[in-house]
Amino acid sequence: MVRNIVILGGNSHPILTENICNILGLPVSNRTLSKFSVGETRCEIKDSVRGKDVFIIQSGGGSVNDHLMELCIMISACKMGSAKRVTAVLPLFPYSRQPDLPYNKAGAPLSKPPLEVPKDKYTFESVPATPAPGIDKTPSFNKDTDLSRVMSRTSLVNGNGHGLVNGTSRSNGESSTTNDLPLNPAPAPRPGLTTLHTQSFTTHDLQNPALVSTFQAKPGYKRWVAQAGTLVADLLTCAGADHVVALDLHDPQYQGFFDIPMDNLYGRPLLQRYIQQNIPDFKDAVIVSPDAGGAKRATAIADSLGMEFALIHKERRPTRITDRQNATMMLVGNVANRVCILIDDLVDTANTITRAAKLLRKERATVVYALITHGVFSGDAIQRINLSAIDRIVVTNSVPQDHHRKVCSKLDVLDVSSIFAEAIRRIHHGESISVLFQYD
Ligand SMILES: O=P(O)(O)OC[C@H]1O[C@H](OP(=O)(O)OP(=O)(O)O)[C@H](O)[C@@H]1O
Repeated sequence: MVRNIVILGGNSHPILTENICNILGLPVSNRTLSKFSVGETRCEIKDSVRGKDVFIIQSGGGSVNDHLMELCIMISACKMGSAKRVTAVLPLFPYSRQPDLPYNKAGAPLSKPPLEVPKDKYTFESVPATPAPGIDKTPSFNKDTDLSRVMSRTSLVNGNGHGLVNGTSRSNGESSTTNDLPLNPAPAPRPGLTTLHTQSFTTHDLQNPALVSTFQAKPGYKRWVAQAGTLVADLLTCAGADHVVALDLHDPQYQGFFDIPMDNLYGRPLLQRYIQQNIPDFKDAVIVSPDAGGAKRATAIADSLGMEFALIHKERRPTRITDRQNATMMLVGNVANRVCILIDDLVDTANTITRAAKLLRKERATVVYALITHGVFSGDAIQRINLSAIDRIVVTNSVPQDHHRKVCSKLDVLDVSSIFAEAIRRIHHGESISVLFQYD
């Protein structure tokens, strides 16, 4: 029996809120969320929250900024209404994954609507392009003329805002020598902004055309990208959240950004079950992580199911293209004549998994599955997946999937409502939620 509890939902994912409430045997509490004509969010909590344990379900994705503001205002409204405790439940946590590379001045391409591209003209390139610095190739490098140009464009600072002119901050950890003098003085740190690269350049480095061309920015690229993770954590806390629950954070260390309890639930049991129940002879398949960042997540599944593992090293910066590389990806492991199961936390533009699938097929994989926790599918992602080498893609409904399901015949959706319902029930009763982290 769940008592003294109020479940509210924002506008991001009403179906999930309803499903969670159905499992808990509770009604979705009444609220009004609308907008004033100026565009500001208007929130009215219509049920009493006085002395209650309040859970507010709001996911990322879609109109993510509006949803975040809605969530903050709802939390604040409940606190002002004397709620005993407010827990923010964010199935997809917004702003927890921010690229550390520059975006085009026009802003992130992810918010743009899908472009209609005739099938025969389709390429695997992201449309609009996936942001990455220095895509332009430098045909030849003239030390005298190009050096100053490069130096003026590569004004980099480290995470503390100090200049990266110190040899000790080189990526290989070597100190600079007299003939390897550091260049360009450190620009002053800008408040609220963090750095893009933690690599220093010396005269020696700049004589290497390959290295220099890597860091030549396209005109119109900005060199500074704010990382909003801490700000979002602080916003939720300042709004009055007492507890935060999320699913498969892109980076589990993000929990440390909070000074209130933060539970990071796992989608892994759902993905594992899908493999066991839907992939014939799954023990002979290979689990593949499409980038090094997700290797831990993927190896955990491979180990638990007693399967083999392969890794794709994804390099968003241009690298040399060899036979074993798919432009910016390199496979470590053998997948020839095997079924491959790509595991990742997030599919956004779908560049990563479609490129990974293409590489796996090139390496003679027979079937390619992609199992991903959060199916954001920004821009033309669905179109890209439809035309890709992926045979089956499986995501959870941490963000709404109804539309995606209609336009992507390769898509299967796993329901996460029972995970959240159980977490809410346990948090409310003060029970341990560690059982939710057990898989086998
Ligand atoms: O669908 P896409 O637009 O390609 O984005 C999805 C990829 O982005 C994230 O990793 P990221 O590139 O941020 O690298 P990281 O794991 O090293 O942080 C995520 O883990 C996916 O691999």
